[in-house]
Amino acid sequence: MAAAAATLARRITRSGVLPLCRRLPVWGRAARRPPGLPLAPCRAFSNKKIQVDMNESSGVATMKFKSPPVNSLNLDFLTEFCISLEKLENDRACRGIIITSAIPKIFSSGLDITEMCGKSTEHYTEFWRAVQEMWLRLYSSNMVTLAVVNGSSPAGGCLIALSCDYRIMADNPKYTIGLNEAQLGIVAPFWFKDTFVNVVGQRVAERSLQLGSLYPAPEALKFGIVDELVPEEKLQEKATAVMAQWLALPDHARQITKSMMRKAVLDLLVAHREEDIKNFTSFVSKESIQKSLRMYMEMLKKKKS
Ligand SMILES: CCCCCCC/C=C/C(=O)SCCNC(=O)CCNC(=O)[C@H](O)C(C)(C)COP(=O)(O)OP(=O)(O)OC[C@H]1O[C@@H](n2cnc3c(N)ncnc32)[C@H](O)[C@@H]1OP(=O)(O)O
Repeated sequence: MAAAAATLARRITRSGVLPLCRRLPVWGRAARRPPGLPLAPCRAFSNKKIQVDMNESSGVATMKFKSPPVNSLNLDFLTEFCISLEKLENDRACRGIIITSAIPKIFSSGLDITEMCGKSTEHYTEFWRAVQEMWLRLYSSNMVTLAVVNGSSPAGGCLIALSCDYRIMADNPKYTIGLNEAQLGIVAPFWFKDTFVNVVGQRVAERSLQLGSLYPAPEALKFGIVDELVPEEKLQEKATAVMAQWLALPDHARQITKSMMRKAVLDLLVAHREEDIKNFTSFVSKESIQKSLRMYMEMLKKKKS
């Protein structure tokens, strides 16, 4: 895993996000199986923190986060995420992925705050590069990406959902979603903001980011953060139906359209990647920011008692 991560990091350092030529539009990749052959069995690969099941007959993979207690996005998680995504992107049988959680009530608690507390500049650099990498790969994916938000999804968790093509959320007002960075005394980076604006528009994004709002599922639907609410027990069925609808179209038209809609935002981070890392490391190293993060972690722990 460490070697794979290092290779990945080296490749990205040299060339930015994966070249578009490697992600050429393909017409109905999963439909290439010769007719009459029996359906291929499901394939699965599982690492420590993410379980991936690939259904070869539908061309849809399901990626399930399983990193207790709250699927926080630490370096190992992010590395696994990128490697899994790369494997699927390179798998010609895979046309779509469903991203969801195996942890009850939590989709993802966002970036692991302990990765941003009391660490070295080298560590912050490595961590932030991995966060960027996760977003670059997911946001630029050629596959249909569907987030099935089956629990709370603050900050980095929300970013994962926002980076997908479509979001279904469990219809439970106890589950919240949003970019709440301001509540932690930190600022969502420009590419979090741009991703958010591309989903909900300038006004909702501006207000939500300034207030660090976390929205219960019904409000998240109202503001367009998610596309649909579905009773929790129907999420799987709905996800299958939505995915089938998206995959009914030829891949190439959808992929070129997606790339056209997202390119400017992706290019901006690729062009300013090192500067963004420097901003992050100097920001997060400030004693005032460290203090805010420590206080936030203490608040989370106190909430329990
Ligand atoms: C220029 C750049 C500036 C920097 C930009 C950085 C952008 C940042 C993006 C982020 O994602 S920051 C992270 C934001 N995340 C949150 O605010 C979520 C905080 N967590 C919660 O609200 C809740 O934990 C929950 C997810 C709603 C779950 O609640 P629940 O009651 O089920 O569990 P808890 O008892 O609260 O948590 C269990 C356990 O997990 C720890 N924990 C929770 N979230 C995180 C996290 N994000 N990172 C690290 N650890 C986390 C929590 O402290 C508990 O630990 P223990 O007490 O059991 O040790």
